[in-house]
Amino acid sequence: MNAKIITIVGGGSTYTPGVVKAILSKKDTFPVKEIRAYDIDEERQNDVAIIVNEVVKAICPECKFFTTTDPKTAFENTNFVFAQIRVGKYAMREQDEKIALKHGAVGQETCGCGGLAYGLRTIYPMVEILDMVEKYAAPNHWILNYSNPAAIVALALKKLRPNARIINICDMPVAIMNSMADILHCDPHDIKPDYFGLNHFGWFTNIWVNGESRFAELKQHAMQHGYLCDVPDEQHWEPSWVHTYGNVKPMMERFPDYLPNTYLQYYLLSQDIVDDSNPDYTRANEVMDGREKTLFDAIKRYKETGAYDDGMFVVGAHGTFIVDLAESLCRENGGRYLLIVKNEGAIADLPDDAMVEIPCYVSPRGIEKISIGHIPTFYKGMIEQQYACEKCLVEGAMENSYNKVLQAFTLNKTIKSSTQAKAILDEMIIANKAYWPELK
Ligand SMILES: NC(=O)c1ccc[n+]([C@@H]2O[C@H](COP(=O)([O-])OP(=O)(O)OC[C@H]3O[C@@H](n4cnc5c(N)ncnc54)[C@H](O)[C@@H]3O)[C@@H](O)[C@H]2O)c1
Ligand SMILES: O=P(O)(O)OC[C@H]1O[C@H](O[C@H]2[C@H](O)[C@@H](O)[C@@H](O)O[C@@H]2CO)[C@H](O)[C@@H](O)[C@@H]1O
Ligand SMILES: [Mn+2]
Repeated sequence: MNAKIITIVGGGSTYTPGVVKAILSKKDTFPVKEIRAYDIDEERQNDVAIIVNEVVKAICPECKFFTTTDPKTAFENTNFVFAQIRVGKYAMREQDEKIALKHGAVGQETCGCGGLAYGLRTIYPMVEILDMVEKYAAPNHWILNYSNPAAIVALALKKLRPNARIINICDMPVAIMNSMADILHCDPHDIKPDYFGLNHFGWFTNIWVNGESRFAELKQHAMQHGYLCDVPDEQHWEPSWVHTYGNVKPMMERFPDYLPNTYLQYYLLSQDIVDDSNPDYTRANEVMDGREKTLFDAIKRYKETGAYDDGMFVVGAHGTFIVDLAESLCRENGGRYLLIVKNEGAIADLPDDAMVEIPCYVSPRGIEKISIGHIPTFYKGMIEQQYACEKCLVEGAMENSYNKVLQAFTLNKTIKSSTQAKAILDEMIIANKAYWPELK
């Protein structure tokens, strides 16, 4: 395989050092000659690059690495774009979470009204990125997109740029499968999931380990402990993640057919989530005081002392997944991944244009979806409601329609009535003045 060029969009992301480490750790099977970081915040990106430079030096000094804010320099002849932008940064995530909570609704990064607000901020910046990539990148490039809210981003981009070479992805199912491997005492690479849904809105319908179903065992564990287990988890030890993994237990007690994605807690346990939230200190605050602070404190220390501690970021499911996927797009290795793709009949009875999260085989020929067939009424009903909500939001953004966006807020399962939806929307319009399309 020829050595590749990768451009990371959102170079200033807290995930960038981990992603670069993941890329370079696979240099024997997925050689990369150049990594470029592109961001609109030059200062933040250059700070993060201080740590990235150390990662490159330590693992693969022959790989060229540089930062840029110039699209041509970033994308010219690039083979892969790894996108991970956060439009409005953590300050706006905090607003999304706190405005919803203030009105008694779930306040979350990608779910509920917070996720819809984040969607309205992200759709058009992502369209701009797609256009720049189309203009400059290598003809057979791939954009692998993590930028959230991935469900809404995927749906909007499929409508606005249907031919873009983009694959939208999420690391949550991978992280859950890592926990499943811990629970079953097996290697995560040996796990094959059956799964359906939308992004952050899906269910595992079977788990195969080396060809044997271990689903019953896992369901029994989840019924008692959720996805928590005795093996220490380097990424999900914070109290909010422990709470999230524990919330799988009540979901399983009530709906024991399938194993839920953890994000379903926001829809199936909405009121409990609101009751358990602190409206003055949300997950955005935890991340700013945790992952972001740890990284930027380390950068500050490096500037003062020249010393750097490689243990302050983790590669985890996030870094591993995106690089594994890129490798499978270049080299036939039987890669099978959960991807967010156009339904086109894969889940029977759901609209063709829904962007669903399902298992797919990936190779240099592209993506082959695995057909799911019919799904039971309860799950179909939940998905249809969420899809309608996301579709109204995308149409609202495309048509600058207040009414459509209000419909989206009202349709969201975390919302009790159109009165609550309108109060949240009107406050979010003010908070997002600098970011949202104008709604009339
Ligand atoms: N899909 C998934 O499963 C998954 C997993 C983890 C993170 N994420 C997403 O990855 C993104 C990054 O997360 P983070 O916590 O590291 O955020 P972060 O705020 O640390 O970094 C985001 C970076 O994006 C930059 N940015 C914003 N708009 C941009 C634009 N138009 N062009 C280029 N750069 C831009 C910002 O300046 C910032 O440096 C978020 O969208 C997050 O939700 C997704
Ligand atoms: O609240 P955050 O910003 O820590 O995480 C939100 C993301 O959570 C899921 O992803 C990862 C996350 O990237 C990683 O840092 C760690 O916490 O594990 C999570 C599960 O693997 C989710 O898939 C993303 O969409 C969220 O942005
Ligand atoms: Mn995700």
